[in-house]
Amino acid sequence: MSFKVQPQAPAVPNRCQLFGPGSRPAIFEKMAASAADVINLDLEDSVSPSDKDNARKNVIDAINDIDWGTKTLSVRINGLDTPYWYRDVIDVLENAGERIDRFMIPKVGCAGDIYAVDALVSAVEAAKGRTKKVGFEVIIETAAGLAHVEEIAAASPRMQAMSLGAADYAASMGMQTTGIGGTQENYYMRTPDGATHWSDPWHAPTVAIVAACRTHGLLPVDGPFGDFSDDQGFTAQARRSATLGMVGKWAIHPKQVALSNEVFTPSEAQITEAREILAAMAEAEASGQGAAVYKGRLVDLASIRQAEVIVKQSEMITG
Ligand SMILES: CC(C)(COP(=O)(O)OP(=O)(O)OC[C@H]1O[C@@H](n2cnc3c(N)ncnc32)[C@H](O)[C@@H]1OP(=O)(O)O)[C@@H](O)C(=O)NCCC(=O)NCCSC(=O)C[C@H](O)C(=O)O
Ligand SMILES: [Mg+2]
Repeated sequence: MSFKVQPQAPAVPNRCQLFGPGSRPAIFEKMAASAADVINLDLEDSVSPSDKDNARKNVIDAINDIDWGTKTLSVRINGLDTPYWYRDVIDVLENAGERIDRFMIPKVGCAGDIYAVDALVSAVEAAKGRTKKVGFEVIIETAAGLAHVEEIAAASPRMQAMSLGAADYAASMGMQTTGIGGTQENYYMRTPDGATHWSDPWHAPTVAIVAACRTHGLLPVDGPFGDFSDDQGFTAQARRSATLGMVGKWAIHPKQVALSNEVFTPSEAQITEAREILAAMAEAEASGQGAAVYKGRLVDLASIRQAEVIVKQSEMITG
């Protein structure tokens, strides 16, 4: 371990982030009643330019009037290359109560983007005497975002989470696909015996995001899976993300919430195995050993840290 100890990510459940357009207030109560840990009210790409002002008003009313329970409540503002974002920040912070937990900043390209939003948010919070500091979550969904992912993760103490936005990422990288997440039909290997083996085009940004987040104590989150008729595809993508260290995934339709919660909640079998490994290592350590055999395989001090990840995840979710 480095002399610099790895910081802990915020200890809040983040297994599923359910999105809804700010221009569609009829679904807000349904979002509040869902099993998602995080709600993202969107002012950005699911809202047409002519509807931006109305959507902002809807979102402010929803923050003030709806009972969001214990959910993390986040508002996705517009990108910094638009004329909308500053008004998103100012109107929400001047008119919505303290229930809002986070702003989500899309298409972040460098630490300076976070600095700019932080400066504006800090000024409005001070002017309005707001006592709760709003946190930030960002979307890595451009070539620049990926190139600067680590400086973005370190950009502000407000930073809490980082998501991969597969659609804009694909567009920015010039990827030859219109799919949003999941298997892409032309991204495959041919094995020597002529079989086709699909690879994961989202692997590289996923690992980069997880590394940046773990280095700076943020929550790494997998973004949208566009084909909401494909439950198995969603689950496969979510399992790959969970295996690589992400803590949750977006839902762009309510039917994806249960799928995401299931993948990102450690199963009984995983928890039992983790506890058994901890017990085996406690026994080994008591007899002066640093390694042991568990079900025919090596476990050592690193296995304790791996098992603790699963036990802590489950304890955080069950409270
Ligand atoms: C995708 C949708 C437009 C589908 O809406 P709809 O046609 O109404 O779906 P259904 O008829 O199947 O709805 C069934 C019931 O569920 C309710 N509903 C629908 N959507 C939601 C929701 N988001 N939250 C809660 N409840 C919802 C319907 O009202 C129906 O209820 P009932 O009649 O009582 O049975 C729609 O789901 C939608 O708008 N989704 C969110 C889109 C969004 O926010 N997109 C932005 C995030 S993704 C993105 O931006 C890309 C990213 O940045 C990147 O670059 O990768
Ligand atoms: Mg996007």
